[in-house]
Amino acid sequence: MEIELVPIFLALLCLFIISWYLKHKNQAIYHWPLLGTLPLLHWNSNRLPEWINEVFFFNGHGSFLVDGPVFSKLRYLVTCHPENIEYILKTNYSNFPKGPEFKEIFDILGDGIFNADSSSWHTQRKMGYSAISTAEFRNQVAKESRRMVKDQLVPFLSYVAREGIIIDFQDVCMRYAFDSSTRVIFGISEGYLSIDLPRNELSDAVDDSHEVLLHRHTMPKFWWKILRWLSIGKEKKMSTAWKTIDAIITKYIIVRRESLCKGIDASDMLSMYIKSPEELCKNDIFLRDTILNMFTAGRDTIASGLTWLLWLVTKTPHVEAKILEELKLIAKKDGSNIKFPWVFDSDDLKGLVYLHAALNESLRLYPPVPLNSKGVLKEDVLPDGSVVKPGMQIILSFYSEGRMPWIWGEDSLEFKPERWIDHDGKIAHEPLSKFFTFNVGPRTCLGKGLAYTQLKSAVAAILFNFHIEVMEGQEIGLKPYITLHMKNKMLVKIREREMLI
Ligand code: HEM
Repeated sequence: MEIELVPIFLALLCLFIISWYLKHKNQAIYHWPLLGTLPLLHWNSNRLPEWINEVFFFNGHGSFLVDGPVFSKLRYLVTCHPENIEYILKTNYSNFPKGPEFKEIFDILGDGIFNADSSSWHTQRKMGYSAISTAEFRNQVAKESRRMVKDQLVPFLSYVAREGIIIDFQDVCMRYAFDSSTRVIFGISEGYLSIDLPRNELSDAVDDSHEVLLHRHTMPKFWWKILRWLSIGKEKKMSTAWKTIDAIITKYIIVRRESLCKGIDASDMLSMYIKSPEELCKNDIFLRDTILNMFTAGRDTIASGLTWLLWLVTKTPHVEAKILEELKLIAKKDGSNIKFPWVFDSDDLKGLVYLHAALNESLRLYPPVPLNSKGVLKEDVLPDGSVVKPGMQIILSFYSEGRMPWIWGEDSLEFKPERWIDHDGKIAHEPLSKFFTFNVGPRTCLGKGLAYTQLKSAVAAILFNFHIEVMEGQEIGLKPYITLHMKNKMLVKIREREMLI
């Protein structure tokens, strides 16, 4: 009798699961009995920004809950509501620290600024701001950006154009961003953007570590911690990458210290920190964490910003034409004869409204940091009525915030730089108030100015000197990664612009 009950029970269970699934399958988000939304989170772990975006489009609200199995403590509020984001990042930011969860996941960044809260963050923010805002450092960035474009980017693209080679432009942008960042942050040129497309140990190690960081977000904490403790699976990749990164950064610190000791002055960020009278800067672990945080902050964001902008511009010829018109005006401003290759001074690019608008528009649709996460100190009610409690994580989706029609209008998915320009031909104020790509509030991106300089220098030189043809039939999706990159290659053919030669 007992034996006959088992198949009946299993049949009923199957029936229950099937009917439960059929009832919910058309909902964008549903909570499984006992498992919560973990199955959904797991199935979509390779496409988090897109999945989150689909849920927002489907349910029409600015926030939703994600929870794991009862025992897992996994509980997220996901939001793209601009008032919530402003409240969390600015109005009541002290209630929403990065929190220990963030630091646990991003352990490779040590005690650097990204992982820091309260007094440690305060000290680092002040020091970072002091270094980045000096005229010495800003001049260095302008000089290095020009040099990078003139000596590496333009010669590389000229070679590709001459040889008629089809290349992956995302890879070119990655290489440009890597070399620009190592020049500005470490004062070292790695030659990663060169004709033979070399591999680079540091670049590979940072890529590997990011892949593991993303993976950690999609499973209960205890699970990835066991894998880390055993150093198996993806966590083995992390420990290898970590060792490589440490070895290379230690070498950079030694090289910089030695050359400064010999009286060879330099204005890269590492040198600025080493030269600082602050006691902390004598500590190599502090320097390692600080410099790795800055490098991580700059490399992938610049590569992402550049790739998406160029892709959008090449798909939208009237935008490309307007950018070229604007660039031609400054190239001709001294009555000079325009000849190939033409490299702009970054100071000249600062005042260009249309280029700036196109850049903002691209950063709105494809924010290099698509998701940001915050902890909760005290129970609070967000402006849209969502209740958040200690122990929860809040995920801010900048990716969705930049795409919702109820925030940006019915044309929210169109690439329209014009929406950033007001009646007087200046950058409009209104869109800026809902533009969170660089964060807002006390933790606004410290490298924003640097990012605009590096991006504009590269975009101006690329578009002015070369015509880019994107190969037909490519599937442009998002890569599962911490920053926003294309899933596949961006294959293009390049030729020098005839009209300018
Ligand atoms: C298009 C390029 C960039 C974008 C979209 C961007 C975006 C962001 C965002 C969203 C944050 C907040 C991250 C968080 O709270 O976890 C941030 C913080 C930061 N960014 Fe950027 N960033 C860019 C480029 C750079 C560059 C080139 C640097 C310079 C090295 C830089 C340095 C920093 C630093 C130091 C912070 C931490 C600020 C703090 O916590 O007080 N960023 N950035």
